[in-house]
Amino acid sequence: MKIYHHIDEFVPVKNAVVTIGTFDGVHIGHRKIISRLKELAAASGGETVILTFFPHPRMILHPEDENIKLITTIAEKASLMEQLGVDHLIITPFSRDFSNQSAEEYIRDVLVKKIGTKTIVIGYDHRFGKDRKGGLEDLLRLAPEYGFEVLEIPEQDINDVAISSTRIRTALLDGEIDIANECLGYPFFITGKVIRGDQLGRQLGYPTANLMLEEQYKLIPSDGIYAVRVNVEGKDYNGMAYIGHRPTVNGMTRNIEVNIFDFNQEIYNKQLRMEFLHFVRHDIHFASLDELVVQLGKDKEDVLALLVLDNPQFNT
Ligand SMILES: Cc1cc2nc3c(=O)[nH]c(=O)nc-3n(C[C@H](O)[C@H](O)[C@H](O)COP(=O)(O)O)c2cc1C
Ligand SMILES: Nc1ncnc2c1ncn2[C@@H]1O[C@H](COP(=O)(O)OP(=O)(O)O)[C@@H](O)[C@H]1O
Repeated sequence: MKIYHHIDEFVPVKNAVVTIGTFDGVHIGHRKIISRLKELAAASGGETVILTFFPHPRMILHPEDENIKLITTIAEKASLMEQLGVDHLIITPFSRDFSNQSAEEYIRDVLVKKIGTKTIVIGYDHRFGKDRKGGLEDLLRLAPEYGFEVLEIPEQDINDVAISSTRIRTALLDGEIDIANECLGYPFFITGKVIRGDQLGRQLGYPTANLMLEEQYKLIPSDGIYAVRVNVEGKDYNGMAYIGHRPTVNGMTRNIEVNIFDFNQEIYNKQLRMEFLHFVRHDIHFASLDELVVQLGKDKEDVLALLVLDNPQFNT
């Protein structure tokens, strides 16, 4: 997959089959649209193109705005689309100039001239151009003149897409990982760098790699303990993760930590990818570290039991 960080970098391709959208999470609804795109491209000997906007204007105007939380970072989105076999991903900033184009200019200059659109797959409610005045009706009106075809994504499918994104965000914030994963079609994951903590974990017998996320707009699931799968330097491990303020030790920051099973390596500054499989329990304020350690032993048993349920062949 080729990635372009501005629409101007794109060189028109043969029979471009195009769709436009945010695609946050690249969930099952998005996957359906992407497979449709691929079928159309295959049938016409064309290439699939996704146009997405990043950063969102709200992110530029209010970088401190804590409310913008996305299921996937732009890098994660690109990697998921690549796995799905998308040919071209254009990530263009949602600038003032861009949003000030009239609907007709947008169709002519962006879709036709810059992308070379032959087929556009678009939701019934998609708006574009200055004051969001453009829509499906403009695409249909100008299609014969510019020689492209318009395929409308049915209302039901668009609603499914919107419902899924909201549902996934809510589920993650409620610790309902199973629901989020079902809507995503793959396990929710985060990526980050291992940073130093208080070095207390190893003394408790449970070293925990502390993660620093790359992007502050990434949605972090609710506080609690999770069964996870961790990828370090290309290898997968099981583990138990913790998200919270560590009330037992009066922690000040919201930590994301993971104790990796059957693992004993120093991995400070390494990149780690963590998939969330199940929610295990809520955060607890223990009266002593001894009680926390007893609970950590139980957590490990609970996580291993969940992994056996997922995969009866799993050998603890
Ligand atoms: C599976 C798991 C469950 C945890 N549960 C709790 C908890 O319920 N309450 C709490 O205060 N801290 C909890 N912690 C966090 C520990 O307090 C933390 O790992 C310990 O303070 C070590 O921190 P360090 O990595 O900064 O050295 C948990 C950690 C793990 C890995
Ligand atoms: N099984 C393991 N799980 C997680 N981290 C481990 C493990 N074994 C060794 N480590 C290393 O130990 C560090 C965690 O130990 P810990 O005492 O909790 O220190 P810190 O407070 O700096 O995270 C990790 O960052 C990693 O480099």
